[in-house]
Amino acid sequence: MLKVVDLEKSYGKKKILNQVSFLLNRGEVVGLVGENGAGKSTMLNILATITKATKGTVQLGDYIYGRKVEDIRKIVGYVPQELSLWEEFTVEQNMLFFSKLSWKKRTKEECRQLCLNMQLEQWKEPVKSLSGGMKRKLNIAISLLHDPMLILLDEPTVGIDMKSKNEIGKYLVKLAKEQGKIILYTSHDMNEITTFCDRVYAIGQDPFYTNLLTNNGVQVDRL
Ligand SMILES: Nc1ncnc2c1ncn2[C@@H]1O[C@H](COP(=O)(O)OP(=O)(O)OP(=O)(O)O)[C@@H](O)[C@H]1O
Repeated sequence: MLKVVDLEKSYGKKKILNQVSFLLNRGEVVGLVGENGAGKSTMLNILATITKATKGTVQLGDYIYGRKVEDIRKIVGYVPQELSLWEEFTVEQNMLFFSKLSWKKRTKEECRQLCLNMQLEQWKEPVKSLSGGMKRKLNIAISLLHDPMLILLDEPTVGIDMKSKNEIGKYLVKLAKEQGKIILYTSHDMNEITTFCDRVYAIGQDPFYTNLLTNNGVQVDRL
């Protein structure tokens, strides 16, 4: 369970998040939507322990944010908007490099299996030769190396074709349903959000997203 209570974040005098509270349960895929600059990445960065909240509390399982950050990082996976890959290295070399940085030890076969689970089969190919969709899949596979409980993805499907989008979306649902992961992800593609998310949080004052998704039968709560 991820419990966020009365979270606030300001940059200088500018308040980005104001008294945000919500609860995510294991096995859920939840969307986070809102216009550019609404605070989606800020929210994910706080949950990923990259940015500190100005006020409020966050609890993930038995861990309270703000105390031992290393304990939280062991159970949180974060996929940033930008690809963080070694372009000159092969898929295999990227997976093995990042697995060495992880606290959880993985065999080469397990690393490969994580890629295959994502329908990423180009194990021996350099990243620079992969399509955008394959790179996105590798970025996600790397975030799963330490088997996190909470997976945060910042626009994981931006700029990729519908087939890869569909494969990634289906895989996220499978991870949540079969392994009890908590998945929170942002996207500007409302079709994708409607297809893969159990429910959605809309951030910001503008009711545009709330109205659009509610009209499509999606459960939306405003933050
Ligand atoms: N380090 C920072 N210092 C000052 N302001 C910041 C900082 N990071 C973000 N902001 C501001 O906070 C607001 C929210 O930004 P954020 O990136 O969280 O929005 P977003 O909803 O993710 O937008 P997008 O859809 O464009 O990715 C923006 O006005 C942004 O300029």
